[in-house]
Amino acid sequence: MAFRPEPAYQHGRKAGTAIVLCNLGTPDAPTPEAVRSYLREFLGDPRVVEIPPMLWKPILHGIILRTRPAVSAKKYASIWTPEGSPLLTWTLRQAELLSQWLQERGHDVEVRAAMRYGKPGLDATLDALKADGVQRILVLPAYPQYSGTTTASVLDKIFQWSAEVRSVPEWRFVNRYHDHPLYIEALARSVRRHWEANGQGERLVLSFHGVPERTHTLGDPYHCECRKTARLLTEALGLPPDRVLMTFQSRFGKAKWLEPYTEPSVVALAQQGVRHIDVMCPGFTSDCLETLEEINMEVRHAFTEVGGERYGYIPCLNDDATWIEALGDISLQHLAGWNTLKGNAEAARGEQEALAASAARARTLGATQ
Ligand SMILES: C=CC1=C(C)c2cc3[nH]c(cc4nc(cc5[nH]c(cc1n2)c(C)c5CCC(=O)O)C(CCC(=O)O)=C4C)c(C)c3C=C
Ligand SMILES: [Fe+2]
Ligand SMILES: [Fe+2]
Repeated sequence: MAFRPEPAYQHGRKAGTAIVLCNLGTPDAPTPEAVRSYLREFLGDPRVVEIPPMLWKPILHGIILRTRPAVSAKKYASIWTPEGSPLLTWTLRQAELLSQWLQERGHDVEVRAAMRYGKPGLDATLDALKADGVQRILVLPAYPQYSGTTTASVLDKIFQWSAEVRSVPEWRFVNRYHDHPLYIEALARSVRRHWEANGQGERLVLSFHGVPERTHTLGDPYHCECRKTARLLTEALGLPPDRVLMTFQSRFGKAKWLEPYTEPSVVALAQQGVRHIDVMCPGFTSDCLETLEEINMEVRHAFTEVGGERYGYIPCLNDDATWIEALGDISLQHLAGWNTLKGNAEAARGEQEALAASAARARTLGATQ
């Protein structure tokens, strides 16, 4: 095997540090062709669909890639903005804000947004960082809850890229932050903001992306991490547990996925006489097709069809200031020891102080965790 060509080792060159904020990915355009190419890469990943390739490939190429792109493209068209796909726009913005947050605190770290499927791809992003002399990379997936289907797939890609490189960067990985106090605080603040502006619903529905139930039985911690996020958020809001409903959305295919499913649960609430609900998707850190179309259009419609009157959609964290602070804090925790502070004399001490301050802040927010 040939290794990728790379710049020769340069004596004395400072080891640059970078963060790669990696999200799932999205098509280049809301057209059947672009969606087909995106779905081919996404659904061809054995982490995402765990059916043996001999069985899955004919179904994917013979049926799904012939029918689904046209249907999904229409849905994408309904949420597309002049800037493009919301998922990409928000992830790019988050990377920019995280970069500013770190710069303001004196940390010399490049921040790049990348996508696991589609563009800007991880391979191209890592090649560019390497060409810039970056030798230490923190990989920060945009998924608070770990799942083999998402988080591990980002890691696979990093390992595949590394396998073709001669001088492999030093890696650090954030596997999860489902219980990070600032992430929970950002969610709680955004719920309270919504209640202040629109009134409080009778129930708060927390809808997470689903995964096949089988993955839970086989050891994927995703379900448990969603439960913990939901519990901590319920506690942070001071809500009695019976006012909150945790559900799973976006089921794909015919297998049993994690239950309860979002849409039938919301329909059942309306049928029981609940007239006003608020719905939030805490597992999605950027608004995207699955939140803007499925939750804010399809599920809203299903609720109001059967007598529901008020359906409050609470947006994802997107560019929320507390969320950016959470990303900053998570980054600093994982960068510790890499000494990213500008100016060398005080760097190690400064880094320790920054960490101590962020730990103290986290403690005051999440004393019960
Ligand atoms: C077997 C299929 C799928 C699994 C498992 C799965 C897990 C999973 N996905 C997300 C986050 C997102 N998924 C998004 C879109 C999307 N997801 C699937 C299938 C599975 N997801 C498909 C086929 C699609 C594409 C749209 C469609 O055709 O229905 C998105 C939105 C992307 C966008 O462009 O806006 C996100 C985000 C998580 C977190 C997850 C497991 C925990
Ligand atoms: Fe998905
Ligand atoms: Fe569980």
